[in-house]
Parts: sequence; C-alpha cells; structure tokens
Amino acid sequence: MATDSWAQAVDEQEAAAESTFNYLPISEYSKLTLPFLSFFSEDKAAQSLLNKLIRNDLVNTTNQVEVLQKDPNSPLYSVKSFEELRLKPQLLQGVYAMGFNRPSKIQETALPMMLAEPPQNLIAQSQSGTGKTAAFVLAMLSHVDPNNKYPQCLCVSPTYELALQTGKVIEQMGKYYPEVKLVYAIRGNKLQRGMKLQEQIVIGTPGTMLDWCSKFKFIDPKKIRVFVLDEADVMIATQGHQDQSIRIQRMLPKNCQMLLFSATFEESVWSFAQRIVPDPNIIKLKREEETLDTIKQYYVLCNSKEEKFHALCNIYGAITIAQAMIFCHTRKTAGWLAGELSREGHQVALLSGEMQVEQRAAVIERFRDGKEKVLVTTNVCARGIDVEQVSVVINFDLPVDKDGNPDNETYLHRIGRTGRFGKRGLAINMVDSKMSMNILSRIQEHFNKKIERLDTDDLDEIEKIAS
Ligand SMILES: Nc1ncnc2c1ncn2[C@@H]1O[C@H](COP(=O)(O)OP(=O)(O)OP(=O)(O)O)[C@@H](O)[C@H]1O
Repeated sequence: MATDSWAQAVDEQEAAAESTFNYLPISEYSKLTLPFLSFFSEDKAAQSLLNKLIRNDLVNTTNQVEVLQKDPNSPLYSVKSFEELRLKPQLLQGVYAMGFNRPSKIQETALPMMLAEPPQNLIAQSQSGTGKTAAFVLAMLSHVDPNNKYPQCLCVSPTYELALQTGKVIEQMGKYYPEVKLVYAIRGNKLQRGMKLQEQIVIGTPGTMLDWCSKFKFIDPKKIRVFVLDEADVMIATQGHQDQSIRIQRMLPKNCQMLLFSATFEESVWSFAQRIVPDPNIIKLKREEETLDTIKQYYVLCNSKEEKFHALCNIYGAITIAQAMIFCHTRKTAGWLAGELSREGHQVALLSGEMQVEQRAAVIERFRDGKEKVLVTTNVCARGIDVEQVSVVINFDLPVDKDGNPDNETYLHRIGRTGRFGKRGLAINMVDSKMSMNILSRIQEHFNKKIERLDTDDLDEIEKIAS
C-alpha cells in the first residue's frame, strides 16, 4: 500500500470517528455494541478489552499460587477437577460446553473458597487471561436461587464493554441453567421508574449500578448475596469509580460475599481492595518475570528517520526475519513507516491509535496468525499486548516517558521474554540524536546489559547477529 493510501485510511477513520461522536447523544453511545474507544485508547480499560477480544486461550503460568488465608489454620483447599467442586449439573454441562476440561490455577484455588459455606470473602490477583472471570461467574451462578425473582448477585465492571464481555461468559456458562436471568446495569438501559428487577444477576458499571440500588431502587441491595468487583486495577484508574463502588458495598448486608479481582496489585489497588472486602482470603498468582537474558541487543546510529528506514531495509536484506514488531513514538511516524515498508513489498500491519478496539484486535489477530510479517505500532497501542512468537523487535524510536526520560519498564516489556518463552530474541534500537544516545546509555546502565553497536552498511556484520 502506498503512503497516500495509508494516510487516506487514517483520515477516513478519524473522520468517521468524529462524525459518530458528533451525532450520537450519550445515551445512544452506550447502546452501541462496540463503540469507539479511541478517546480512551491509552486507557487500561481499552487494553483489557483488547486482550479479551484477541485471546482465545488461557495464559499458562508456571508460577505458584500464593494463598494468604484469613484463618491460617484453615486447610488450603484446592481442586483438580470441576467435578470435585460439586457444581450443579447444569453448570458442569456449561463449563464443558465451553471447552474447559479442568480448572486453571486461579480457579482451582479460588473456587473452593468462593463456594464454601459459610461464604468466604476473597481478593484475587492474577494476570489477565488466567481464568478469573470464569471463576467468579461460576461462583455467582452457583449461589443464586432461580426461584427467587429478584437480584441476588451484583457484578461491577469498569466499562460498558467489559461488562458486556463478562455478561457473555455468564450467558455461555449458564446456557443449561436458563432459569437464571441476567440484566445489564449500564447507561442507556432505561427502566421504568418504580419497577423492581426480577433477574437474579445484575452486571454493570458502578455509576448506573449505584443509581439502580439507591436513586431508582430497581434493586434491593439488602437481598444481595454475592458482590463482585472485577478489574479493580482498571476500576480505580477511573475518577469516581472507587467511591461509587464503596457506596454500593455499604448498602449490602453483612453476610454478603465480597469478591474482588485484579490483574495487577499495586499499592493503590491493595488499599482499595482492603476497604471494600472485609476479612478477605487473598490469592496471588505471580506473573513470570521478563528478562533480557536471552535477548541480543544492538543499536544502529542514524541521522534521520529516512536513514533509520534505510538501515531497516539493510537489516531485512541481510537476515531472514519471520515476524517483527516495530515501535514508533508517534502515530505519524508509524503511519509513514508502514507506508514505506509496504512500498518495499513487505506485508505490513499497522496498529494505530485512532482505530476502534475491535479493529485493533483484528489487526493483532491477523499478525498472530502470520498473515502479516511486520507489525508497526506506537507504544500506546501495543502496551500490554503479548505477541509471543515475535523474535525481532525494532525500536524505531526508543521508549521514553512523558518527561522524555527512558521508559525502562516499557523497554523490558517490548523486548523481554519470560522464562517460559525462553527463545532467543533480537532487539535493534535506532538512535538518531545525542538525546536518544543518552537514553540508550541510560537503558543500558539500568539493565546492566551491554547493547552492541551494529553497522547496518556492513551486510556481513548483520548476518552474524542472526546466527
Ligand atoms: N478452566 C479453563 N479451561 C480452559 N479455558 C479456560 C478456563 N478458564 C478460562 N478459560 C478461557 O481462558 C481465557 C481467559 O479466561 P478469563 O477471561 O476468565 O481470564 P481473566 O483472568 O478473567 O482475564 P482478564 O483479567 O482479562 O479479565 C478465556 O478465553 C476463557 O474462556
């Protein structure tokens, strides 16, 4: 594709996004199946949704589960099969119909606690994709009494889209348990004043959920038996969500089971979790550490973006690269580079900030399937996305934070490998100024790992790095 058509595609997307926003009232916006998320493309919520959309498997972690029980004398339960949980037959059927053969790590530890009598509170942290959603969905479905026609479980999610994704899991898992009904407490879902909900499970965003419990009284909070707070780390990143969640929690009865899930566990999440979940059991599943040990790192000296592109072409000319990811600082550079590479005959995928989340998921999926060999992206777009099979990572621009300092964490995440995918990798950094050389040196110092210079005009030298 030529540069012009890339530029045109971007213009068209931006125009479409603008016109959608201009003409949609807020209430309509939330009714869209997958609304534009571009204005919070940097957001954790978009990232989390993207991960969910492109994932169709469990992330396999080898690390151990860490269980900190509130009562250290109580036995540490763990099950190895869904049968051992003595689930209702309809639910077991649902689980198997989804293709789950046995519980994931977090499920085998969390489910016995969540299904215990009397109900136990739980704070659980494990990386995205490890089966948390399926775990609490099973807990909710197990605890409701379908004969009671009123809400018994509340589940709050940070955004409409994430609520919808969880709702889908409830629907799939509860497929053989049709007596249990689900309703979405989301902006735009307008109910008649004075009505009382009959559905047993309510899933939604904190603001609407709070309104439905207090202002409109569609829900009687005193009858709630299970309260789930999903994606707590994403939740607290949004202004107001913390307070709204706490206000909902305060309306619930003392014996209501409180469950909180998070993919990460920084201090802010932890203190929020403790405010919202009294007397918790705590489960943590540590993410495997990324390391630079198996990565060969190089830098190339250039004077301009054109020179960087030239160096890139030389690298491509000298070594066979199955799949590469190229990171640029701005959308503009990413678009330009993708155009130039396409012109050279490469099959290029471009991940750009103005794309809808669904479009971005499609791009990553195609790349993952090997339909394109090069993925050009900005860091914002690719943050938190794991494309494991990539063996070459090119920092067309070095990662910096908003103050222009080296972003070591991003550097590690872009090129690092976990022990499990301990395949050798190659990272090439493009340096085009004194400033970027300084950033490179600081990255090198930070990781205490030498980054060698590579002369891209010397084809023999390039060939050597691949061997
Ligand atoms: N026991 C299981 N066996 C096989 N697949 C599973 C199992 N549990 C969950 N999955 C699948 O693994 C994927 C990830 O699960 P899930 O969405 O529950 O993870 P998560 O930890 O909630 O992720 P996130 O933090 O993004 O919400 C889903 O596609 C889900 O269908």
